Amino acid sequence: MVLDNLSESLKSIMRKISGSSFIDKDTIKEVTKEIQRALLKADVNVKLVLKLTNTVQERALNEKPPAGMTAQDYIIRVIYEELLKILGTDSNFDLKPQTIMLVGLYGNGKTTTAGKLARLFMKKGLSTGLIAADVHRPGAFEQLQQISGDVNCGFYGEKEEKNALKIVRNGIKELEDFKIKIIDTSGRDSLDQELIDEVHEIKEKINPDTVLFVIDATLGQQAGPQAKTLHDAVNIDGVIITKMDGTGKAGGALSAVADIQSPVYFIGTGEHMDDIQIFNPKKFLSRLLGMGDIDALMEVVKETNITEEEAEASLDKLMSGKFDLKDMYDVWEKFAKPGLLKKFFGALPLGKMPGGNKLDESQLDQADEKLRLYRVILDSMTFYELENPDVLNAKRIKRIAAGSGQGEKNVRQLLKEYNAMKKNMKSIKKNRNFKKMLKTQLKGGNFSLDDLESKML
Ligand SMILES: Nc1nc2c(ncn2[C@@H]2O[C@H](COP(=O)(O)OP(=O)(O)OP(=O)(O)O)[C@@H](O)[C@H]2O)c(=O)[nH]1
Repeated sequence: MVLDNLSESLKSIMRKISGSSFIDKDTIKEVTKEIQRALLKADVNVKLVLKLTNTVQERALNEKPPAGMTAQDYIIRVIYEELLKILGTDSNFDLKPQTIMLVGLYGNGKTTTAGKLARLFMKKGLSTGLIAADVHRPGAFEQLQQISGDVNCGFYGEKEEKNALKIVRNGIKELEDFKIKIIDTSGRDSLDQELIDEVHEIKEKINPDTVLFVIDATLGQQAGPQAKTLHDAVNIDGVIITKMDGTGKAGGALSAVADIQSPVYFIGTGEHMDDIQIFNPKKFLSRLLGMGDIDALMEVVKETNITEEEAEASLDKLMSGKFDLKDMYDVWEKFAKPGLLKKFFGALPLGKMPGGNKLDESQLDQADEKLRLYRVILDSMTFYELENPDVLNAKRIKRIAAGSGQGEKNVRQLLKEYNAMKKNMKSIKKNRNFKKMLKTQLKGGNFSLDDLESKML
């Protein structure tokens, strides 16, 4: 996991807060000290750390928790909100056909990242071709050619050619049928004028849709000024931070880059072609704090401050069965603890799953394995398919099965369970006591799933 140590420290701070019977000034002082230590150890800039912890302290001492929320939960929410601010703006990379140019320094991981991006885009149904425009480093051509073979994507290069611009022009033409073209440019040993001129020239003459700066997390806080220099010179569209797995300085790199207002779109988390993640600050932070899907939790927390009727309406929406594959996965992920999933399904007044097959013990016991498998399949679907499962025809199912490496049978099984779940959520709606229990749970402002579990015992 990326930022392991920081994650462990923050999780234990969260546990300490939720475990304390009351929150006084000393507790808050102690907690903010521990947050400072954890962030500084992850190489986050001192000024940023002090600003964050002073704000947490000031808010925790002066703000009142909203009705129905405990002081402990509120402090956790404040820490989450303030940490989110140093992770940058929430910006999703637009997964659409485009030409992407990767720029960066020697050895920061551009070539490897080109291959990782190709695999990621192809899993989303976007055919991808790589263009070898690194004309300086011996072996760069072969390395990219090898990588494109590994990920089975398109490739263009001219081994003997020394004019990068010419290769890029020919490559764009040669790969015109590919939805995404990725240009791997020459690395440099510093952000020197030569690199800036070359990038300027390719930008001007080729006009790629997106320029991404690939930077190594081991640079720590130094990643910020480097990204800023290049951003000022060639106006990069975003950043990819590589080697987040291999360093304790990832926190410094992440927060420093976030500070220059250039979005971090992806992070590299290992040497293999699958070791890349689309970077989303909220999800990244939720995982770091071990809080599951904080987004959905925050949504529910917000709803408890609404009137009875509005709370009723939001429950109805949840149970109306009007949800898509993304929503279904979020629900599954929340109940991913096998024990809880067993109790959750066991307690629901489901009886029979529509179509006559009841959820039996063994199925639930394999819940974890099933979730892992389903995540791989869902990751191979385009956003459009996730939001519109009805478009999934035989051709799309075949592509998803191939992209995820899972058989078509598993893809069809996932869809069958999705449809069964939609029907079930509708049947729950008619069941008053389940709805009452869930509503009390929400109103109580206490959203630890264990509570839900205890109610289901
Ligand atoms: N642990 C880890 N290693 C990585 C990651 N990304 C790249 N690497 C490794 O870093 C080294 C350099 O990667 P390259 O892709 O060759 O770097 P480059 O930026 O293309 O280098 P130049 O072409 O010289 O500019 C290789 O050994 C990669 O396997 C990552 O996310 N994690």
